[in-house]
Amino acid sequence: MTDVPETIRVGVLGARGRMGLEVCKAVDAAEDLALVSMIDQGEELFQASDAGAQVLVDFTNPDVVMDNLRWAVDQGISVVVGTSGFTEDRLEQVRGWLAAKPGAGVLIAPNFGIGAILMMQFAARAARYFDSVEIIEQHHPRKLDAPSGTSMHTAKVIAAARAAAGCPPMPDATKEEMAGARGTEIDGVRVHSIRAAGLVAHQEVLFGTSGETLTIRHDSLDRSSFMPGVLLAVRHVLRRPGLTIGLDPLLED
Ligand SMILES: NC(=O)C1=CN([C@@H]2O[C@H](COP(=O)(O)OP(=O)(O)OC[C@H]3O[C@@H](n4cnc5c(N)ncnc54)[C@H](OP(=O)(O)O)[C@@H]3O)[C@@H](O)[C@H]2O)C=CC1
Ligand SMILES: O=C(O)C1=N[C@H](C(=O)O)C[C@H](O)C1
Repeated sequence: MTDVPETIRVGVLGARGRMGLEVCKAVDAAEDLALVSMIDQGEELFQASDAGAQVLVDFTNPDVVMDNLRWAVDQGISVVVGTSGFTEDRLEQVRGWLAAKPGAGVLIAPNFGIGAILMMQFAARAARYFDSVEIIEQHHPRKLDAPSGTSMHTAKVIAAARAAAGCPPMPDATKEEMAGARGTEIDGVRVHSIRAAGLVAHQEVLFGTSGETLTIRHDSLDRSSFMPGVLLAVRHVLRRPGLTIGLDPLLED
């Protein structure tokens, strides 16, 4: 484990993006963090190691994040990753890289919003008590991927909770007359993706059983909602070698 310095030197990848700009502002404003490197498309990653970054924060896009991560782990630099697109295959690759660099830590969180984390925990808790559950995620139209990383993670934790409780398959007699009408399916849970101007990041988990429904909804109305979680991760990642998924273990510390 790396000793945690009094001031953590932080680099931001995707620094001119919507999230990157917000992260730079938040890091800059934190007394115990120093913003030493800001890298965006077309700029060289080695600037971050030259600047002595101890933690990198990646908010880029699913096409480039794996190269960034590989480079950082090779350098022994810890990384906090918010970028979406992490399948089980990708996580396995990251575990492989980390095995060769035991000091480095990588924390990948599908969502840094505290409310979003609670929404996923509440959904996992409710899962076993309802016959049906579907997820509706809603985002701004400049989002590059669908379904969202948050909805994929939510579907997985719900599916795991249902499997652990021995829930039967969900009732659904519908024949899909047009492809996509019933959304996509992740571990047996339907996910519907909406993209509309004016939205930021929102998700509903809709449960149904005989005579009642339960809707668990989270709204990020502004990207500042993600910053307390990002800063928490930056402060913890040097103490957590290996791969950490989500902020849940940090909130329990
Ligand atoms: N985990 C969480 O809580 C959250 C996760 N996200 C995720 O974070 C990611 C970024 O979202 P958002 O900020 O809205 O996206 P943006 O497109 O606004 O920002 C991404 C930035 O990364 C830049 N970029 C592209 N390639 C590279 C590269 N190789 N090295 C460095 N920078 C690069 C882009 O440049 P260019 O535009 O020129 O390509 C852009 O400036 C998405 O995957 C999103 O889903 C978003 C919000 C919260
Ligand atoms: O692109 C976004 O904006 C967001 N992406 C993440 C995701 O894919 O879940 C997190 C949050 O929903 C905002």
